[in-house]
Amino acid sequence: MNRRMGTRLVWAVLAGSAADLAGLGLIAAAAWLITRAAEQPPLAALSVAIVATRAFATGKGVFRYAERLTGHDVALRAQAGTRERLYEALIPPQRPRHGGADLLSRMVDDTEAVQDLLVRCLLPAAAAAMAGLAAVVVGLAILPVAALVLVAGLLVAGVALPAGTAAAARRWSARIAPARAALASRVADLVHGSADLAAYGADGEALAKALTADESLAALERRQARVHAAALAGGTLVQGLTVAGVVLLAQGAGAGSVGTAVLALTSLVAFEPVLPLAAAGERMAGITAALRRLRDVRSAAPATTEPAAPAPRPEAPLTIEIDDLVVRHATPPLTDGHPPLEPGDRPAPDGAEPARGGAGRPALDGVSLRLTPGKRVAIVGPSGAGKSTLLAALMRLVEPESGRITVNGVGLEALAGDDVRALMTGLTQDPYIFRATLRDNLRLAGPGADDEALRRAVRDARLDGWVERTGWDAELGEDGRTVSGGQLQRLALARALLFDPPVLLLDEPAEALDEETADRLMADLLDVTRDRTTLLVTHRLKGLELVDEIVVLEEGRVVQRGRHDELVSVPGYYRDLWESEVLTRR
Ligand SMILES: Nc1ncnc2c1ncn2[C@@H]1O[C@H](COP(=O)(O)OP(=O)(O)OP(=O)(O)O)[C@@H](O)[C@H]1O
Repeated sequence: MNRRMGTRLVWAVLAGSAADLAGLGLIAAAAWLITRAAEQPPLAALSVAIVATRAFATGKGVFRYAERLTGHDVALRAQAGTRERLYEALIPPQRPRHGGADLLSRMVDDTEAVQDLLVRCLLPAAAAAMAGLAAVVVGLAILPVAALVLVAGLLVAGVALPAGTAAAARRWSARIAPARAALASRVADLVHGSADLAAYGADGEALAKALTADESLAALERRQARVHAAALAGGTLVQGLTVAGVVLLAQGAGAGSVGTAVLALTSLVAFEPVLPLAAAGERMAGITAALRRLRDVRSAAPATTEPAAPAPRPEAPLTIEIDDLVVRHATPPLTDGHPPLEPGDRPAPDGAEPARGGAGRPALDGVSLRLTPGKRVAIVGPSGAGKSTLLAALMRLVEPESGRITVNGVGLEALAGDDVRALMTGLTQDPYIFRATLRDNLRLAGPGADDEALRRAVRDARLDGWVERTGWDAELGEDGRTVSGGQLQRLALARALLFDPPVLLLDEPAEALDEETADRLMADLLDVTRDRTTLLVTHRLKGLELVDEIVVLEEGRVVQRGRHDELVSVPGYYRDLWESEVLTRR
């Protein structure tokens, strides 16, 4: 927290305390006024109390307003700062420890905990302490022994009770947070996977699982509510006992009707800001768990280390040298922070990393490759061979264990990650279409691109016909659900072409398309990438006679390399794949 935030916080505490003190003063002055007035003194003897009552009444409202204003201002700023730091922590490519709904719940719910920490816990606690102290001072002035009883009552209600509720709630909160995350995941599955669930008739089961998750969350929350109600009742009981004790002591010590009334009402009011602390203690348990989860996201180690003083970005034309590259993934891929899908399953305990195996064989094991300006290289190989890992290493999303990648002789590790991705990027395996207009979806890759550049990109991606029909300002649904698979890939290709990196990386552009669409896309793609430095990962071999080199990867190693004609003339993975492709086309 910076100094300005600290100052704002102090103002909020002062305003809150002043409001509570004004409330206390109001009751003390009013009690004195009423009891003294009953003795029918001359009016002049009451005038100070009358003015004080009015001043305290007005002051209370004004200070409360100021407290709400400054308190919420500081809390919202703190929350915004936390979100900002969380975004910043997510920007460098990370090992995927959290994703999807789980991350969303951390972004939204957990950052709200920061707001609650200030508004519901710290500020009320500080103001309650000030008001309690003032009430004790009043008590000491009238009857010290009554003040001692008040201190004891306030400590029980303001310290012991909140500590108890915090401990009780911590137990529930450790179960409620994962239950909430589990429900969020189930709901996200229902919403995003509705088409697949309906297609396989699994919607009923998925709905039942979501309802079970909902019920277990509701059950936990009901139990927490019972703790809450018991804590509130306990606080009120302590308040009543303390006031009764103070009155008895005052009467026993002969404090007089005015003194007794002032003592009784001051004690009663001193509890007003203290009683909500039991609920605050309870909330505190949830807040500490949320803050721990946020710290967990922020402390996730980035997958690569940025150089302290990055080398200048090399200028195109670029020659890329990959030399004996070994990449081992540190953590096996995590899907979505989902709990297991079996019935009766349990989400992982709060913050715990599900165990999913250890670092096994390297994903890339001694790969070498030279990409000169204008050269097109295709990477083929079975699933899991390391093709996407190679692209990830080129984009500096993973750190090599050994070996090196250089760009015009400069090691990738010496360059800023953003610079590397400005030089080498393109079509990812799973391109994302945003819920925005077609134009804005393209402009992501070129915010300053003029209409001519946009038109050129869609023309090169052979998407101009569709764009003309749809219109530049057509809203595309989230994740491109309003476009076909082929259109989605072409849109992503147009985006990559608009960005126009010196080295174009294309990860399985024709994946998941029907044969005809895939063939057309590959043909267009090979046409548009002519004379562009391109690395193309593909499972389809048709058209690869046009590329300069084909590298066959298997289990992270280069097992074959050469041109199409050379590779089909020798036995091996490539020829087998080619023959099966030719057979299926017949
Ligand atoms: N983030 C990750 N964490 C841990 N292991 C990973 C990660 N990404 C990939 N792997 C593993 O590394 C190996 C190579 O994966 P990669 O995705 O590079 O293969 P691929 O050839 O692109 O496969 P596909 O054709 O199915 O996309 C696989 O064994 C895979 O399980």
